[in-house]
Amino acid sequence: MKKILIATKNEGKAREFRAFFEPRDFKVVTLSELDDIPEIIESGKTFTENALIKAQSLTNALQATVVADDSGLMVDALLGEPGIYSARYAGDHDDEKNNEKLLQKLLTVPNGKRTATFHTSLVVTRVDKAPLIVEGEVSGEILRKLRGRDGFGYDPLFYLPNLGKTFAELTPDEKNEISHRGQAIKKLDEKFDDWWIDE
Ligand SMILES: O=c1nc[nH]c2c1ncn2[C@H]1C[C@H](O)[C@@H](COP(=O)(O)OP(=O)(O)OP(=O)(O)O)O1
Ligand SMILES: [Mg+2]
Repeated sequence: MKKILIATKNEGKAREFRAFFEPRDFKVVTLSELDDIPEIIESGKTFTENALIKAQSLTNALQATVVADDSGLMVDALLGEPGIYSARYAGDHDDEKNNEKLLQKLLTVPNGKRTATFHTSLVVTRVDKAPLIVEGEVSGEILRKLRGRDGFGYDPLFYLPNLGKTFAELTPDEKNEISHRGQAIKKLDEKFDDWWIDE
């Protein structure tokens, strides 16, 4: 059976990737299941650079096929912040504090000017092969308080006017259907088999 390592410690992301790879007969492993993985420093200047760092460093260390996701929220009124710093926005990786900081920063920004975009860069790496890179984005608005219980990260603040719901009010399938990660995964779906067999 083919095996793929998802280079993430984020369980929310890992769930979304399992749903893609497991039906394709991949055994999926995530970083939480491995010991002695060196800390990966996300030192890139773009989502894609960071995803490349995460994936390639693990392919090099373990000779494994690896998929990495670097993603984040770009808020127009904050000139694209927190962007690649989304996970570390309020210091450490704490969703609750990140959401609080975002609400604070947007306190004086009126409804109608609270537009934002989620971005994902996905990179798949394998030894002796050029990486496969895909991206996905989705637009929405930032609410004034949290709404919904599902999802992770900024999901309870990310509102889709067309649906009248936040990401945290959608089922996993509904979220995957429209989300930045879901869109990137769809592109991966289109390109993956050719990339995999192409020597
Ligand atoms: O669908 C999403 N719904 C809500 N929030 C999201 C989503 N996608 C990314 N985000 C937020 C979470 C985190 O604050 C940052 C990603 O940071 P990012 O470094 O890519 O991921 P991470 O540190 O959580 O896990 P890891 O690097 O181990 O994959 O954007
Ligand atoms: Mg990270």
